[in-house]
Amino acid sequence: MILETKNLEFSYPDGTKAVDDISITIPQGKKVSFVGKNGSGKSTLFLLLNGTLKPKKGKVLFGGKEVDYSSSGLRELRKKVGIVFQNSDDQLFAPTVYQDIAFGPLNLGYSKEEIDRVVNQMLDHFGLQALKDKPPHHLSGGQKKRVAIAGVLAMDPDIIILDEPLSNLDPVGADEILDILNELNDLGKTIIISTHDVDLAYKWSDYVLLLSSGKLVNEGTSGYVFSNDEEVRNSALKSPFILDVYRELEKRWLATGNAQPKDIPELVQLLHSVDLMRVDISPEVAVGECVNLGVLFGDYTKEGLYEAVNSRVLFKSDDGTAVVELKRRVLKPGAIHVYNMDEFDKAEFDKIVDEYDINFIGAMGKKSKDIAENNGIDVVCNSGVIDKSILNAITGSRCLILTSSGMVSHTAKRIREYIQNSGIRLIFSPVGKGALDINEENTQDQTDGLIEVE
Ligand SMILES: Nc1ncnc2c1ncn2[C@@H]1O[C@H](COP(=O)(O)OP(=O)(O)OP(=O)(O)O)[C@@H](O)[C@H]1O
Repeated sequence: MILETKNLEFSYPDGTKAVDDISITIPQGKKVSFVGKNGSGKSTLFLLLNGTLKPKKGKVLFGGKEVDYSSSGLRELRKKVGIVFQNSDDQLFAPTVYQDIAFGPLNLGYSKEEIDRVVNQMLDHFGLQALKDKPPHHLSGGQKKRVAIAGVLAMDPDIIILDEPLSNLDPVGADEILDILNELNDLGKTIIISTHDVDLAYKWSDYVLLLSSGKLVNEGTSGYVFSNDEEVRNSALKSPFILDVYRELEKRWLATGNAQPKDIPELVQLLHSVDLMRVDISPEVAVGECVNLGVLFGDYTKEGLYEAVNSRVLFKSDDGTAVVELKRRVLKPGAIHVYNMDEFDKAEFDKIVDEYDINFIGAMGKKSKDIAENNGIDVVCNSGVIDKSILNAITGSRCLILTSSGMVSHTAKRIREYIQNSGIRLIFSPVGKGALDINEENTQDQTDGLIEVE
């Protein structure tokens, strides 16, 4: 059943306007929090919602029908909308716990057997059996709160309103009450609480209504309401602690942006590890901008070749250097293959280009270039072929060097030396029928004419 208000207004006899033109719809089956500083009108609104107070203007509707303020109408409303007061002493008055819980069902006209069954069910459920004959005013705060909730629940309401349910409870007692509220919500009850504990409201609620000076300031999911920092502060509240911590991390690019973590595990999920490096930087690049650092060598390549792209400048120093956060784009190791044109075979050549996924071809020497040209081979590099192949391979290209005669072994030697000296992970393999000569000359290690040097 849905609880609504339309342009609700209430002033106390001394003229204090405690509720000012409030129109709301309480979402059914949800965990709802009214949040606002002391005196913002939460308690007054709750008393209006269960018919304890009668509005001066506007109306309260339950199940789409305007509340009937006759005694039978109010009895019907209070059976469906139970209220647990902030101060349990205002609620508990019977001589024993048992009688207190029995009060509601008795008023609703239940039979003696039915009352006994319901009260015992509540005593069991709330762990109160051992206290059933005690006077409520001899109980601890947490125990009183459980008795008060049990008394309301004994009438099996659809909606349970609790005014500041956790105030004055120790952390364990507060957790016990929260567990009860969550359990009741799981059973389908709509739970409405009031609180100025923004951390609780943010984490616990499905829906939040923000009140200030008797007016509704904002409403929506807790993430939505608390994302408006200014509004929350204007209502004399502070933003949830976890959201403050997250925002500080986000400002420093230590957490993924624009999220609303509710608890520590959610916050931890949003953290990203940083990989920082100090680099020389041009004076025009500002903090927060991104630079591309290209392919990184040296110690960094030990983890595999990668290119540092879109590296954000986090901090600039007066000496012209900056700390940047590396964003690694891992490159798959490039390859250099050498083809001996002395033994050129068009069919074999085409197969190699296809099989090794070649995307860069360079030709060395007149003979290689002529054969390539006569066979329609798309040569992209005619000079400085070894260096260009190395540069292409270290950024992930698969290169094929066409060479012949004495240049074959020279080429292989240069590339092997480069790979060994740099420590950069590259695949090097002479390919084709002529590959055997290169292998015999340079290494004992032969595997089907293919050597991988890493
Ligand atoms: N019986 C009363 N007579 C006159 N004014 C009252 C009465 N009860 C409450 N008020 C006033 O109505 C306004 C709203 O009070 P209310 O108790 O509804 O706020 P609240 O948000 O529940 O506060 P808190 O968080 O302190 O419980 C306050 O200005 C308060 O002083």
